[in-house]
Amino acid sequence: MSMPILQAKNVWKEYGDVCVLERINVSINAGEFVTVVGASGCGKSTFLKLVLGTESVSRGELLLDGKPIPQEPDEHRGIVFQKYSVFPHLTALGNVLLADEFAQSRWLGKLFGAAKKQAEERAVAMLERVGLGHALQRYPSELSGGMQQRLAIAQALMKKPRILLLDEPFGALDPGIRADMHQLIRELWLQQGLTIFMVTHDLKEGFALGSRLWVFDKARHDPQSPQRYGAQITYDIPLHGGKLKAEDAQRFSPEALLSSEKTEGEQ
Ligand SMILES: Nc1ncnc2c1ncn2[C@@H]1O[C@H](COP(=O)(O)OP(=O)(O)OP(=O)(O)O)[C@@H](O)[C@H]1O
Repeated sequence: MSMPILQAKNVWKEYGDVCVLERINVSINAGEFVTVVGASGCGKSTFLKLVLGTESVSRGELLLDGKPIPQEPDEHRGIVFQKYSVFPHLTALGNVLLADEFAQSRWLGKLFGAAKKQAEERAVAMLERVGLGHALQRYPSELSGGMQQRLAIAQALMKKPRILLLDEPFGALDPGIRADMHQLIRELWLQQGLTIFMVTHDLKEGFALGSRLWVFDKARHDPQSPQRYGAQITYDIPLHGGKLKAEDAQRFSPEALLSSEKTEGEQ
């Protein structure tokens, strides 16, 4: 058995009196595609930030390859947000190249000669990979929402991350474009052997894309003090090629999960 790429051992995240996450115990193997759903504000983005390293756990242990996860973002982990802030004064190519320049030449800031040519070739190949080969010289204002997300994905992948974090990356896109993006992300996942965590508000999307689906929810409530208890992973559901495994299909129908979410919200 190989070591899990990521392990959470009794992880808690608190901001002052506010408990966001509690008792997260979970183990993820390299190559899993975890989709994360749950009510608004229940801590999904917070979990991604812990994995990214921009936030640290309050209690417990979060391990990358069995070691405490680095407390700042590095090349192991790339992230794409719902609303991507591209640099408006740089072309698509310039935006993707920037990721590489930071990675390779943090102090010089610029690449020269052969290194520059190599970086450019890699950036062009990456943009072609995400379907932006025809838009290398376009500025973000000249790109559609879907194209901007493709650009964001290309930029995140330039650093060759092992873990890709997606925080509602398709939330702002039209349904037709979303379907294209689903295909792209599944191709990238399979071809590059990525481990992916993707937050989505769309339960169907979660079931369709992932190899494993998590539901974040509070297992206990204090009516007097709603912020007292944090969310946990209340369902951890293995998926099989975008579908539930037969033996789990009855226990975890999308309808059942949705209705349980609704009941919680109404309490
Ligand atoms: N820096 C912070 N200080 C205090 N509270 C915070 C901080 N960051 C997040 N929170 C709180 O943590 C909770 C979880 O936030 P988070 O963004 O992780 O939720 P979410 O599940 O991603 O929500 P959404 O689906 O609406 O994006 C919220 O109640 C939020 O107010």
